[in-house]
Amino acid sequence: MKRAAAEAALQSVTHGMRLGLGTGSTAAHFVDLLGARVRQGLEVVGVPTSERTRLQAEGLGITLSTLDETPELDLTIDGADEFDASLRLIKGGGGALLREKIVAAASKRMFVIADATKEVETLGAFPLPVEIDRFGARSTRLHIERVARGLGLEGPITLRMSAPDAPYLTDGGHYIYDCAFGAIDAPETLAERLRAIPGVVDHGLFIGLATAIFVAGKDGVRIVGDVTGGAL
Ligand SMILES: O=C(CO)[C@H](O)[C@H](O)COP(=O)(O)O
Repeated sequence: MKRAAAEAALQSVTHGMRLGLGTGSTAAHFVDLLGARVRQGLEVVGVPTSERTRLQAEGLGITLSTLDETPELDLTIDGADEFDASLRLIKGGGGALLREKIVAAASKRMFVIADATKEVETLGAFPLPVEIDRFGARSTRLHIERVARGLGLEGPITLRMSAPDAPYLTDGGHYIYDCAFGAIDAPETLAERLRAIPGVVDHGLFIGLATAIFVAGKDGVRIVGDVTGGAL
């Protein structure tokens, strides 16, 4: 299903496009399929959202750039951990949320590719990843707890680990707290308040960024949103 969603989104990619390349297993299908089209002669420039994606795309011969060289993109295609009917997302399960958000925000359009299991009525079943500076991590955690409590949210906040004694480090060298708050009734307010905490670099709530979601189910791929609309 992930591949079917990726295939459907690929139909919108045209010659000369500047593309943001997402991270995760669904995005990896897209990059793989894009690589095959590039081998057939399609010319595009890709800006990867993680080192993982950069290595994959490089290996497939996709021409790559950076946001410094190519600061505006036509389209970003990425996966998500959860999405709702208003095209709000939780991302960061793969640890790339900061670069993913920067790249999506630099794009005229963002297409999300996902299987139908990612669709929720209310965001929050998937623990919300919050990327934080390593300095003062415990203090930042207390601050996150206070912000959450203020919105009636509670639940375990877990430092993501890559080994039993080694915290996971993002490509930017930050930690991630996975916040299992449960249903988030006011994602916009939570997003704003989390961003206001000095130690918080960013969080996995993507609001107002996705323009269309390609949802693959057993009956095919359905599109939520608008494939032609652009934010920039
Ligand atoms: O946000 C992400 C990475 O930071 C991914 O898009 C998200 O975790 C979905 O991954 P997958 O396609 O493997 O289910």
